[in-house]
Amino acid sequence: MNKWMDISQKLVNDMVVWPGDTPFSYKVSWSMEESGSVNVGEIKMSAHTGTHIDAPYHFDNEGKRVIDLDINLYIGQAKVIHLPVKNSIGVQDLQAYDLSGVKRLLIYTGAWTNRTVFPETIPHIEEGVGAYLAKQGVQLIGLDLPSVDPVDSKELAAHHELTSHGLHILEGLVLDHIDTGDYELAALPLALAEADGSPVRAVLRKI
Ligand SMILES: N[C@@H](CC(=O)c1ccccc1NC=O)C(=O)O
Ligand SMILES: [Zn+2]
Ligand SMILES: [Zn+2]
Repeated sequence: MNKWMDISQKLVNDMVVWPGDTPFSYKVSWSMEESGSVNVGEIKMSAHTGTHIDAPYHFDNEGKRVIDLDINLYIGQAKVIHLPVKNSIGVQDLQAYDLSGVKRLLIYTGAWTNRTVFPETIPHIEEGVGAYLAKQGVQLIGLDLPSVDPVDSKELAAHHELTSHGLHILEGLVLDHIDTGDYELAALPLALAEADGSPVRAVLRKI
């Protein structure tokens, strides 16, 4: 049996987050000495820290919250493809791959190598990709980037287009050590009732 491999960013104090967003912090808020029995930790973070999923409510006030998302999409067979050194990812790039029967697609871009700084530019998902992937049966798209849109985008066109075609978004993966191929994925969001996103522990196992 192949081993599970971690494809998650480590959550550590002062890690890189979206510019202006809540910094990640973990601290022991009630120590062993204070409580007499246990250390109790407190975590403060944005829902879009590190490796995480987006709920449609992130970019649509009427959109689904994390708890409304189908957990079945975040566990199961996934294909990893490599699309390095691109300014953007379009239908043409994806046409090079046989995606028939692929429900979960993870894309390695390698564009965010130095994770100690937030990237100035990233490859974004082009218009038309949502429709194309949905036609192939893809329901989850994951990338090694902090967003599927350009970092300065306010319209979030790719987020909207992917969602309108039933695609679920997984961001901030670490895929540097992952070859192209077919895997089992598990990247479950927390059972957050109201949230617009959720951190996940994303793992892959070669089939
Ligand atoms: N769309 C990005 C996050 C994002 O856009 C963002 C996250 C935190 C604070 C501000 C953000 N965007 C502001 O324009 C994401 O899905 O993670
Ligand atoms: Zn996000
Ligand atoms: Zn996003």
